[in-house]
Amino acid sequence: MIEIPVVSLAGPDAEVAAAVGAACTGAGFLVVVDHGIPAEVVRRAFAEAERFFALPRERKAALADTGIEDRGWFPMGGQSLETGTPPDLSEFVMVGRDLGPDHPEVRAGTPMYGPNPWPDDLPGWREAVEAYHSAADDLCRRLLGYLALSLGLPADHLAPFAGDPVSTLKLAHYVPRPDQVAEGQLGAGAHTDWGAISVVAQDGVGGLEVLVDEEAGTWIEAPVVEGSLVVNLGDMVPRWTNDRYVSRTHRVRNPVGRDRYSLVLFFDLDYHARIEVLETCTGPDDPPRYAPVLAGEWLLSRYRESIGAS
Ligand SMILES: O=C(O)CCC(=O)C(=O)O
Ligand SMILES: [Fe+2]
Repeated sequence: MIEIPVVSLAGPDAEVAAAVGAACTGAGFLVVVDHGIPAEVVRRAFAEAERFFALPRERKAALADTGIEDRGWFPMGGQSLETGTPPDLSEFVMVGRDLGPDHPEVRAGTPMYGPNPWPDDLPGWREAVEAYHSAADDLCRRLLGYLALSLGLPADHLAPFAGDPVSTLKLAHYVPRPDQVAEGQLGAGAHTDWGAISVVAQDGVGGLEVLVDEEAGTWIEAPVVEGSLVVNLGDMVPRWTNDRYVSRTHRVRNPVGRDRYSLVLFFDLDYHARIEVLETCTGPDDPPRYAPVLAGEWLLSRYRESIGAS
């Protein structure tokens, strides 16, 4: 039976990398502790997320329609992470790297690069959100190093894929489960993540479930561990590793009688990063199973599908 291990990031690199690699071949999910993000940084980001979601709808709407795809406030009903199911029972804000008009990708009109809308009436909001985003980004860079080491590559081997990445922080609010829900309607419908690494800070409520056996339909809940972060792999990683490491389907159940909040960092590599099998993950007996893709094109097509725009 596949389990989601708790991994401390405090040990020597080789040991941590081995533990991370083992989790990546099994659950594709791990719970990390000793991750180095100060508890106060996490606490403040949660507090600011709650403060935003408590605003009246018309004030939240100031962050909608940003002109950049996968950015800003998405009211409940805007997305189905499982294609073809009723809309997810959650609202969220997608915060990207805040890039001005002179940034080369912004100038080139590359999708998903550009400035964020910031609420102008919540002092401290931007600072708290950016502090968490930046800390979680750093953690993802460290995790990329562990992934590389665990695959027999130099620690910095994957860094060039994330020189100027699409990295989006999702502040999510799941409402209490309504009495009446449609068949298959969840807080986040069953999906895989679209990028490389996702880091999830969940509150104490639980409800994040992982499909560990597709044939048997077995879901297990990601353990709720005080001060931990859940890490999971997105679709780029099986492509790099020829399925040695897995991007598992997961979902979020709405809690009964209370709200749930989470902070999800999608570390999605450079738009133009070409993703193909790494040299240590293929050989004469194990030819590449995937055609190369551009990370950003994959991401955008999955995003558009989720909002019914493709
Ligand atoms: O809120 C969570 O715990 C995870 C949400 C998720 O899987 C996603 O947004 O991709
Ligand atoms: Fe996800």
